[in-house]
Amino acid sequence: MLTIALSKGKLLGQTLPLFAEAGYPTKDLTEDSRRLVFTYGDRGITYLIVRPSDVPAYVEHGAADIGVVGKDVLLEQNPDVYEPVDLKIGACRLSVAALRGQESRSRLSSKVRVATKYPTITERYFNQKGIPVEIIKLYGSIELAPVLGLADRIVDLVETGNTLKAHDLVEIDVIARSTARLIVNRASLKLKYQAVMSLLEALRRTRPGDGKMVAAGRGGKRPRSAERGALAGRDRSLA
Ligand SMILES: Nc1ncnc2c1ncn2[C@@H]1O[C@H](COP(=O)(O)OP(=O)(O)OP(=O)(O)O)[C@@H](O)[C@H]1O
Ligand SMILES: O=P(O)(O)OC[C@H]1O[C@H](OP(=O)(O)OP(=O)(O)O)[C@H](O)[C@@H]1O
Repeated sequence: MLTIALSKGKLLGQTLPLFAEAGYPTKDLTEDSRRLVFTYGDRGITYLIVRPSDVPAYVEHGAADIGVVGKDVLLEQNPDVYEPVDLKIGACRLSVAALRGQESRSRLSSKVRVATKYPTITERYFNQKGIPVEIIKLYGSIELAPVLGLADRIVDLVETGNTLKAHDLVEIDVIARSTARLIVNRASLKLKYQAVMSLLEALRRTRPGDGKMVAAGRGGKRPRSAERGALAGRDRSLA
């Protein structure tokens, strides 16, 4: 049985058609269902519907073999998992923004107050620029913070830019670009090799041009040689 943690919310509606196209069951699994576990016993598949930011924990700790999660979340959490497929859905960027007219740093006191859901990425970004920063961790509606004077800057996801525009905010810099990724538990790759590889290959066929098996977390720790060898024939990027 393969257990797959899917991100609920924005990504779920784009993930389900990909799995269906790859030949995996999705019957009765809809975005508005209140059920959190969907088991297709005859196909050996169980889906868990979890918060996007919880997907890496499920996969890293083996509660799920596989997960679907945004690169933004992986960059923030740096989990110790494989990240073999870019699903190319949920495209957005992680950007720094400020109120229009307040883009210049000379208007700010020495420490920049930044509201974000991404404290680790944000701290690293400002540290690398040598700018003292105070992080204000929020869990949503980040664009409100500068409007209310809670922060000088935000670091948040931007897709169309409509949310920024609606709050008179302007994008100052792009920190990273994000799409949804398939992640794989390290032990599951060995113990459920055939089932994992069948899913990866089926999803890759729906995403022409993709196919890197890279370690997502822990500073890019490389797979052990046995895992590398097992995958190298199919995935040269690992060799
Ligand atoms: N506006 C957007 N356009 C495209 N993709 C987005 C957008 N906002 C978020 N995403 C992608 O979808 C993922 C899930 O976003 P969503 O807004 O559904 O959940 P969330 O509220 O961020 O999750 P959590 O409850 O864990 O904080 C993000 O991590 C990102 O990869
Ligand atoms: O550039 P846009 O197309 O306007 O999209 C960007 C918005 O989408 C996400 O918010 P979400 O809807 O996930 O709400 P949240 O504030 O709860 O994170 C993100 O945090 C931005 O607010």
